[in-house]
Amino acid sequence: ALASHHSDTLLWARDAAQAQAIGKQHVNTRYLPDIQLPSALQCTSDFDEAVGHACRGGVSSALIILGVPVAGMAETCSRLAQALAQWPSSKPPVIWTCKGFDQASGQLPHEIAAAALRGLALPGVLSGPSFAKEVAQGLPVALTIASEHEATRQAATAALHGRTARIYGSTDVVGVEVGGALKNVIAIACGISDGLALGANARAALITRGLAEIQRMGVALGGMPETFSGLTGLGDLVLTATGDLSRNRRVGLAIGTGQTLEAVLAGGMTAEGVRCARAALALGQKHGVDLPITEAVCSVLFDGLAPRQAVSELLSREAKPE
Ligand SMILES: NC(=O)C1=CN([C@@H]2O[C@H](COP(=O)(O)OP(=O)(O)OC[C@H]3O[C@@H](n4cnc5c(N)ncnc54)[C@H](OP(=O)(O)O)[C@@H]3O)[C@@H](O)[C@H]2O)C=CC1
Ligand SMILES: O=C(CO)COP(=O)(O)O
Repeated sequence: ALASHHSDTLLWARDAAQAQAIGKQHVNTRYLPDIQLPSALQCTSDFDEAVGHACRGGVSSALIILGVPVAGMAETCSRLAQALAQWPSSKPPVIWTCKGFDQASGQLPHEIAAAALRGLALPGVLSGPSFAKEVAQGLPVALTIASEHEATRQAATAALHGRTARIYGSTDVVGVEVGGALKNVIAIACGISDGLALGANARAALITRGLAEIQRMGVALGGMPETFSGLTGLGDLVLTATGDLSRNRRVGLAIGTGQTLEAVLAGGMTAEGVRCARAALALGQKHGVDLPITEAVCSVLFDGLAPRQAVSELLSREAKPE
C-alpha cells in the first residue's frame, strides 16, 4: 500500500532469497502469491540498510513499520535499537501491526517495544480490520493509528491516508492493543461454533459477549471504554469472527469440525489467538476479570475439552443482567 502511494518504500525480509525475489519479481510467493506488488517497491535482507533508508532523509519523512508477529517483536525491536544508535540525531516514528500478548510475560506489544527501543523512537500501533490480502488488492480499508506522539500519528496518516485507506488517530494505545489481541481469541470461538454448525444466533451471541469480555479486560488494563466500539474493537472483531480469510477463525472452524490443533498449525500458519489465549486468561485472573469465552477456548485448545462440552458449559453459566 505504501509503495503504491510513495515511490520510496523499502521492505525488509529476514530471508535473503525471498527478499531478492520480491525486489526483482515484485511477487511474494510465500505469503501473497496471487498479488502483483508495485514495481516501485524495493526489498532488502540487510536490516541496517532498511533502517538507514528510513533515517537518512531526516525524521520528517521517515516511517518504520514493523510487520512481524508478537513473538518476533522483542528481537526485531532490539535489532532496531542497535541500528538506530547509528543515527543519533534521528528519533523516527516506529509503528507495528502485531496483535497479541507475549506468551510468557503477558506484555502488550507497546510494553515489549518500550523495553527494547529505550526512547530511541516515537512508537505507535497501527490496527483495525485489515486482511492483508484485501489491502494488497487495493480494496478500501479503515485503520486506527494509536500513539501518545502526535508526530507518529501524523506520519502514519500522511503515509497511508487517502485513495484506498482511511486512517483515524487515537491516543489509547492500551485499548487498541487489547482489542487486537483478544478479538483473535473470540474469532477462534466463533470458528468453533460455526464448525459445529451452531448457527447465526450463536455466532452473534459470541461476538457480542466476546466484545463485553474484551472491553472488561481492556478497561482493567487502562484502555478507554469507547475504543472497544471502534475499528480496533468491534470492527476487527466482526471482520475476524466472520471473515474466512481470518487464520484465527479458520483454526476454530477446523477444530469445530473435528481436526486437532496440531494438524491445523502443522504448516506453520500464524494464529496469534492460539499463541496468546493462555496469557490473556492469566492476565484476567491477575486483574480479577471474568473471561468465560477465553477460558472455554483455552480448555478446548489445550486441555482436550470437547467443543460441544465447552458450549454446554458456557450456556449453563448462571443467568445475569446484561
Ligand atoms: N495478515 C493479516 O491480515 C494481518 C496481520 N496482522 C498482524 O500482524 C502481525 C504479522 O502478521 P502476518 O504478517 O500475517 O504474519 P506472518 O506470520 O504471516 O508473517 C510474518 C512475517 O514476519 C517474519 N517474521 C516472523 N518472526 C520474525 C522475527 N523474529 N524476526 C524477523 N521477521 C520475523 C516472517 O518471516 P519468515 O517468512 O522468514 O518466517 C514473515 O515475513 C501479526 O501479529 C498479525 O496478527 C494485523 C493485521 C492484518
Ligand atoms: O488481524 C487481522 C485482520 O485485521 C487478521 O486476522 P487473522 O490473523 O485471524 O488472519
